[in-house]
Amino acid sequence: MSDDEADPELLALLRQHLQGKLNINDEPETGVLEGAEYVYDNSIDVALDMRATKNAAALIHSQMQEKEYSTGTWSEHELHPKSKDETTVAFIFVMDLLNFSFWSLRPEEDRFAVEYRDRRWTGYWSLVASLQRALDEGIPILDPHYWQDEEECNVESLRHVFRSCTDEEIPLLESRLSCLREAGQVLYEKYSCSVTNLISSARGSAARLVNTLATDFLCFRDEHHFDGRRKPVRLLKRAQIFVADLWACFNGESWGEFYDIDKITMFADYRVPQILATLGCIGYSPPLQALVSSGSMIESGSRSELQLRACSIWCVELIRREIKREHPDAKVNAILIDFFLYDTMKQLEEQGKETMPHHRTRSIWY
Ligand SMILES: Nc1nc2c(c(CN[C@H]3C=C[C@H](O)[C@@H]3O)cn2[C@@H]2O[C@H](COP(=O)(O)O)[C@@H](O)[C@H]2O)c(=O)[nH]1
Repeated sequence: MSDDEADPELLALLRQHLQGKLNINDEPETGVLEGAEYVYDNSIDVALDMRATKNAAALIHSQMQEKEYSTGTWSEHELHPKSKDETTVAFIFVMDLLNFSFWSLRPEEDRFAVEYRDRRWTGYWSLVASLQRALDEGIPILDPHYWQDEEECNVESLRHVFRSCTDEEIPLLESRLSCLREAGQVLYEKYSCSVTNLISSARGSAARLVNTLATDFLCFRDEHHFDGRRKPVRLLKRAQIFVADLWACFNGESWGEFYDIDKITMFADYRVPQILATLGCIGYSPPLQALVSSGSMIESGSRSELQLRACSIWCVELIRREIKREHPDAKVNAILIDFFLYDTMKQLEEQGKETMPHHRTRSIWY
């Protein structure tokens, strides 16, 4: 081939790159945002209100500024671990391994609750309180060897770890045991029982760590088929919140240092969609609104549930873009917006100011 004839293979690669189909620099992507936009574009039961989303962006930005919302806010929560070391890394891993489905059908006074440090904790905080209480009692709840030891770690011992001060036990207790067993097995087989080895394998990339969690651990593989699309839609809520909690706890340093942390999206749970709907940013079709308002169960992986979760991710992305458009120097990403929205929803709940219920799906994904 003469010098002036281009190599056909190189031309093909160049063409792919120009079409944005070739990730030349081999940087990992989670695909969550792409999937969320796809579902949004194909949603009929959930819609975004762009005016309300724009207004919410201004409100969220000003309140986050006022409250000086930053990674440091994470450690200010009374129950979150404070030491910046490997024990805290292990704590965050087991916390986000089990960070799902605390909602109850019972009245507030009868719902699953944990008494710890002279307070009654419910929801997500009941999980954190249970883990702290177990550590106080010398139970090695952070140790992958313990999770695999069927003599020591079983339904009965886990029921003790998550014992309630009411007669309702923690939802999905057996599923939580299965998550611990699987995680213990994978950490033993691939990471010498060390969560820090797992984190180091991502070489500083948040996206790569999320993808590794989804590949190596079935219980983190929060992806679902939508409308027969060949590729599953990846929501990866607990994989993403694990990376986000590390980043926030360690203030973006040490075990929380990720050069692509802004690739992490909102975490598709049942609280942030609730506040987005309360703000009017997302709206439901009459049939879906009827299901949510009546507290009916919405099946995990159903078309309605996926629309609700994915449109919430897309909505927070639009809120993020709007804030960055109006305030280019704002230190804001989807994680901090999400944390702020979750905490705000919890404050509304505590003040008895919930104007619409969250949706009810029982699953290990969130
Ligand atoms: N999207 C999103 N979902 C979150 C959280 C958190 C707590 N994160 C703490 C860390 C930093 C923040 O400042 C928070 O203080 C829990 N969840 C999810 O909510 C549900 C629990 O609800 P409830 O039963 O009412 O407590 C359940 O699916 C749980 O997985 C969050 O931040 N974002």
